[in-house]
Amino acid sequence: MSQLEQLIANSKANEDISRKLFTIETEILSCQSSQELLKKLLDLVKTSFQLTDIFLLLADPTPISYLLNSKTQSKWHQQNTKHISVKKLQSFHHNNLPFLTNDTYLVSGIVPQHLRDKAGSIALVPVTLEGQFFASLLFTDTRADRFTDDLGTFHLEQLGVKISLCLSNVLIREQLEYMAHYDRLTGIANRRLMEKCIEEELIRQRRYQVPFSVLFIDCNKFKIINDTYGHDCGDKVLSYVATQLQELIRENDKCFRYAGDEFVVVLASQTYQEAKLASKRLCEFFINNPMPYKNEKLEITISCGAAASDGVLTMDQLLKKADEQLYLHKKVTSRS
Ligand SMILES: Nc1nc2c(ncn2[C@@H]2O[C@H](COP(=O)(O)OP(=O)(O)OP(=O)(O)O)[C@@H](O)[C@H]2O)c(=O)[nH]1
Repeated sequence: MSQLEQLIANSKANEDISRKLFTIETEILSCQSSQELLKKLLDLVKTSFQLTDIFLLLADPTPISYLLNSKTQSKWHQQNTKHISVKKLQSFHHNNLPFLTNDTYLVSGIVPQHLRDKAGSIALVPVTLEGQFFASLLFTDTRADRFTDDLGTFHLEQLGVKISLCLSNVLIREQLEYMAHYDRLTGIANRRLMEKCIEEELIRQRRYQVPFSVLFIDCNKFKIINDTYGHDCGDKVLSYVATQLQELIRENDKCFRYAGDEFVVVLASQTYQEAKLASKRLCEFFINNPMPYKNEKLEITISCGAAASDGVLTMDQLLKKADEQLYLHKKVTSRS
């Protein structure tokens, strides 16, 4: 091939890659969620560039780990992503550049075995979010001469930048959504989502006569914990209570942070008697399981009031009823 023919061939190959990148960018720009974007991205890149495998190595922790944590439980995430310490992953990207090698032993600490077994060469493309390292997109090919360390990385860098921009867009939206509906300290849903949930339960009950109940929960003498051990410890207690409540309730039930040290649990399909039993179970759990704190075990107790919806009470009336029960419970427990 003459030099000119070689130049023309190179230019055609570049144009072909640019076109593919443009198509990928256009497709992922329309995605409404980060989950949808990542799924689509991996599928498109794999087929467009005929890769043997594609995988996402997520740096951990990152400033947006809290946003992804609930999603990374999904089956898709388990099959297509892996969390790697941010330091370890970033060490492959000097100056934030892609890393290419056909010595797959070099990546044995981060690339899953089943991918390494088939790979002759691999490429790692860094993805950043607002300047912060977030993940590495992993490409593999059975051929050892596909991704070699002497290859130019311009197109891979471009791909990384395009992904970063598209991902930033959806993540900003998801961050706003998260802030509007979730409590940053405990990670559980806030009062706004609680109202939405109770409204939905009320509609279901009125239409299909399905019962439901609510529990109003308050930490006992929480102010003393703050005053004795400090606000940071108080925050830990609130996170502990929220996490335990979530673990203790059934899959269909939902837990919300109502305000300060108050929580509400919505018990789907449960009658008053069942709600009372649930309330007893929750209170007993905290009595029997003090929170480990430094070298101590902090005694944490909760008071709980239950109320069942009869389809007639409004949400405010239902919550008020549960709050009154809580008040009665608190009076009894503070005496004993
Ligand atoms: N650490 C921490 N404290 C909070 C937070 N939100 C509210 N509080 C504190 O929670 C305390 C609640 O006090 P109270 O309503 O008197 O509750 P209590 O001390 O548990 O009293 P009883 O309910 O009567 O047992 C207040 O001191 C608030 O400042 C928070 O996010 N973190």
